Amino acid sequence: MKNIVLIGFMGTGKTTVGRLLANRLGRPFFDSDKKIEYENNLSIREIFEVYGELYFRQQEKMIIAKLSRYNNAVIATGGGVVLSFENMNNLKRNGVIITLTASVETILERTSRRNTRPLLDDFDQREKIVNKLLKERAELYYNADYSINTSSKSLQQVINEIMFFLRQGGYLRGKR
Ligand SMILES: Nc1ncnc2c1ncn2[C@@H]1O[C@H](COP(=O)(O)OP(=O)(O)O)[C@@H](O)[C@H]1O
Ligand SMILES: O=C(O)C1=C[C@@H](OP(=O)(O)O)[C@@H](O)[C@H](O)C1
Ligand SMILES: [Mg+2]
Repeated sequence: MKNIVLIGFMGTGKTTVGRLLANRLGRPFFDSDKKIEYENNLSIREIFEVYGELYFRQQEKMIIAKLSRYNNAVIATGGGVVLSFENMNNLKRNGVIITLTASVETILERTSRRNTRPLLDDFDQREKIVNKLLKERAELYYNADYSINTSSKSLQQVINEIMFFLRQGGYLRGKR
């Protein structure tokens, strides 16, 4: 069975939704950021600080290539995964790609809960940075089989919508 892959901007809910969806489906769950942290024995923040973003992107590429060889898994990616064609080609080969989106307001609210995202460190400039990155990436997030706007939707609603899409598309082979 194909992997279910969540892509989308920071704060759209990939990590949280991915874990819940995997539980619901009884499938293994992988978060590429968590894998990178585990393999480097450093947090994402530390990796950015010590080695820089380029190194992080290289690590991300390696992990995505590995995860793409799995079957039947739910995979949550980091928001920048779309910046590499190689990543997207790997993920698409054996995965159904679902984009989560959210309004700028929602993104700012959700990403301010925990300060784990080095790209959004400059508190006074956060809105500007989010808008700039969204502009650069918006088109790349269209590269998916399905897309859900998660603003003002509960986690349960998002999961239900994904389940509906997966059933309709025959991605679950009749399983709940
Ligand atoms: N639909 C939602 N409704 C309310 N809160 C949400 C929703 N989706 C995600 N969140 C919350 O937003 C924050 C960021 O979610 P996260 O899963 O880390 O996003 P991502 O992995 O896409 O950056 C978390 O605190 C999470 O609980
Ligand atoms: O958008 C990005 O470039 C990033 C998103 C983060 O993941 P989330 O989208 O899960 O926050 C994480 O991979 C890193 O901080 C870079
Ligand atoms: Mg995440």
